[in-house]
Order: sequence, then structure tokens, then C-alpha cells
Amino acid sequence: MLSIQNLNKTYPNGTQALNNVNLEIHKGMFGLLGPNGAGKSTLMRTIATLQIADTGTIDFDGIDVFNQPEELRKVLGYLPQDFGVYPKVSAEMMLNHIAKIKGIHSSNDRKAYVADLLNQVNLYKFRKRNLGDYSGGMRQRFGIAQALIGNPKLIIVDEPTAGLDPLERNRFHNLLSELGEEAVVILSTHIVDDVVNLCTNMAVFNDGQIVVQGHPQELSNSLNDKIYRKRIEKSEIEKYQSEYTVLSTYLRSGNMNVNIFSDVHPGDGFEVVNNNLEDFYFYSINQPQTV
Ligand SMILES: Nc1ncnc2c1ncn2[C@@H]1O[C@H](COP(=O)(O)OP(=O)(O)OP(=O)(O)O)[C@@H](O)[C@H]1O
Repeated sequence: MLSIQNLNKTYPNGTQALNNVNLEIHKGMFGLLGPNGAGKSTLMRTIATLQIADTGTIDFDGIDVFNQPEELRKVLGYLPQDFGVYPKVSAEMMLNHIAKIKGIHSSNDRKAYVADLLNQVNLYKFRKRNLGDYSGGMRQRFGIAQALIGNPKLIIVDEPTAGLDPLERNRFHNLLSELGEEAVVILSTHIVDDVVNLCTNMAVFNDGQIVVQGHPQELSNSLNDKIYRKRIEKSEIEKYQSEYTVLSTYLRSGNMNVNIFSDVHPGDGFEVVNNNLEDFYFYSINQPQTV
């Protein structure tokens, strides 16, 4: 289990990126959902021992992350938001190199291990291709392969599906959910559907704070009969914003729609929308959104 207590981090420019963060995360897929700038990457980098917090503690299965970073790194797999690749090196060569660094010394063992990894992420037939010639999705799957070396018990993936086409995204999701059966997997994202599809538990993160946490389905159900939708004219958006608590405005089949929060049925042509994590998310970060 990963246990985070009273974590605070203020950057030298005065930005408070982590504000008394407390979280307990068990085996399985955990979604950390928050808007850009919420502090998700700061939290991920801190757990991954790449930076330290000003105050607080992180414990993973008895490892004190700030005092035993080397121990944590032995069980950590980390796919950062942006990672560079050597463009003229093949996936096979690169994984072989990383496996060597991670302590798999026999070249035969390494060869078998790397082949297995490449199969797992569905890249075996592209193993000789240079990383610079990989598509975005292939690069992400390569990123996961490198993160998996050494059978990590804690896997952190930071906004992994931005820029992937639906097929690649689907493949990537399948891979992540398999990993969640054996390890603690933290998925940091601003894509609500990724959390709906993959995660058994989640937290909404905003302004450096955990706003709410729980099971995605239960959280979205908590707003049942409180979210209402209506098709409107584009010119009416401001009117609705002044009259209602607007959660989102969005186009569907070319028509403008508005979703609002209301404790009682507002009448006025609105219809109820239930089980919608996206609206729960917008409600919990308390910002009107245009999607
Ligand atoms: N090295 C830094 N120095 C100063 N401010 C920083 C630094 N890194 C991040 N920040 C600021 O801290 C806040 C949190 O940033 P962070 O990257 O952790 O958020 P995020 O939720 O991952 O956002 P995104 O989804 O855009 O990556 C932002 O206001 C950001 O500008």
C-alpha cells in the first residue's frame, strides 16, 4: 500500500503545488484526475523520488520514500508525462541496455526478458525499428515496457494517453489494467473517460489538494438527480450561466448543450443526466467548463 501523509510543496516562485495531501492507495488502478496545473505531475514526481516535498511523508509497503529513495526505485516503474528517446536506437537495444543497468547480467536471460516485454506491449515485430520512427502510441507502449523492467510493485503513469488514437489508447488501457492486477498503478490524467474505463478508485485533485476520493461509480452516482441537460442556442450560453450553476457547455451533433447542477428539477425543458463522472468532476473542481 502507498500511504501519503501531510505532503506540502511550494516552488521557489511561491506556487504551492501540493497543499497538505493525504492519500492511501491499494493494489489496483487508481486514477488521479485534475485539470492542468493542479499539481498532479508534482505529486507523481515526488512519489517517484525525483523531487522531495517540503513536509510530509510517503510510505510504500514499509519503505520510507524520502529516506530510502534507492529502495523505492527498486520497486518503481515510472512513465513520465514527457520522456525523450534516442531516435537512432531500436526498442530492443534500448530495453536491453536498461535491463542491464537494472541488474539482469546474463545476456541470454536479458534477451528472453526483453523479448517477453516486447510481446507484452505488442511491439515485438517492431523491435528492430528505431525509436525515432515509432508512432505516438508505440512510443507510449515502449515507455511502459521500460517502466516494467524489474517487475515493479508501484507503477506511475503520468497523462499517458494524450495524443493517442482510439485504437492505440484501447491497447494501452488493456495493458494498464493487466498491470493493475499485480501492482499499485497510479494513473494521472485529465481525461475522465480513462478513469471511468480503468480505475477502481480515484481522487480528484485541484489547486494542490485532494478534493474528493472514492469509487468512480459511487462518486458519479452521488450526484444522481442533481445534474440536468438541455439543448440551447449558442447565443443563450451567458443567459444560462447567469441563471443556473452551469457545469459544462458542449456541442453534440453540432447542437449546443448545457449541463447544470440543481438540487431540484429546474423544469424549463431540462432533462436529468445520471451516472456521469465528467459532470461530477466539473462539479468537484467547481469550474464551469466548455468541452
Ligand atoms: N519547477 C517548477 N517551478 C515553479 N513552478 C512549478 C514548477 N513545476 C510546476 N510548477 C507549477 O506548479 C503547479 C502544478 O504543476 P504540475 O505540473 O504539478 O501540475 P499538473 O497537474 O501536472 O499539470 P499538467 O496537467 O498541466 O501537467 C503549476 O502552477 C505549475 O506552473
